[in-house]
Amino acid sequence: MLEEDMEVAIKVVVVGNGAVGKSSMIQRYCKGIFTKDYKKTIGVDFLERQIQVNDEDVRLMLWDTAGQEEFDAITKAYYRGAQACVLVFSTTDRESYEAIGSWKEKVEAEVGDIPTVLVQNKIDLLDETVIKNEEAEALAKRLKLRFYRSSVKEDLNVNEVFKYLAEKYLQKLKQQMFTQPAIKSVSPAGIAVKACSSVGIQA
Ligand SMILES: Nc1nc2c(ncn2[C@@H]2O[C@H](COP(=O)(O)OP(=O)(O)OP(=O)(O)O)[C@@H](O)[C@H]2O)c(=O)[nH]1
Repeated sequence: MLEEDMEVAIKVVVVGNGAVGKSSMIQRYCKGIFTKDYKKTIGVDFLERQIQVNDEDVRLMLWDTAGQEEFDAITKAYYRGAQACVLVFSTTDRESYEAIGSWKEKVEAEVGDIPTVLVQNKIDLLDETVIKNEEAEALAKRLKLRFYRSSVKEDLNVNEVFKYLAEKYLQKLKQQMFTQPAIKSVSPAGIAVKACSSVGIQA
């Protein structure tokens, strides 16, 4: 257990090429909706959702970053302070699969090694797939990442992705608190949310 009255806030960045379904995934998770329209994300956007993980209240702040390279300079700044990451590619877009390694590097360059998952979205379009199952699994293995196949459209595996990340992060936090007890007193209420500190705890 973490200390009573302590809320854990986790900044999660969702990254990947344009149109793979990042905004849709965040909307589905935080608002429970799905729309067919594609509206390119300009820069970044963010939504949040509160969940319970092993009896702890966890607030997930999901940062939706633009997939288009033209926004790289803006989005990079928002990776800072991220405590978890979702790398997304689409079942129907080979380039988005091939770009995963470089997205991972971009995030790592800003925040180092954080709990990360690999997600193959649009699994409802499996008939039109351009990526073999073995290829996707090999990528996850090579990058040493937990791998999920999701359909935001059909609400398949979206909750699982974020639950896994929250659990991973809590595990890491508890280990840190055990080895560095001073961490408990860091970050007054609000700061973790507004400035997204790398500690992510609010007293
Ligand atoms: N069939 C299907 N379509 C999806 C799914 N998820 C998203 N889409 C559609 O894919 C398109 C792009 O989705 P977005 O969520 O806007 O993609 P994005 O990754 O945020 O794109 P950028 O903002 O450009 O980075 C939209 O038309 C969505 O409706 C899915 O699971 N299945």
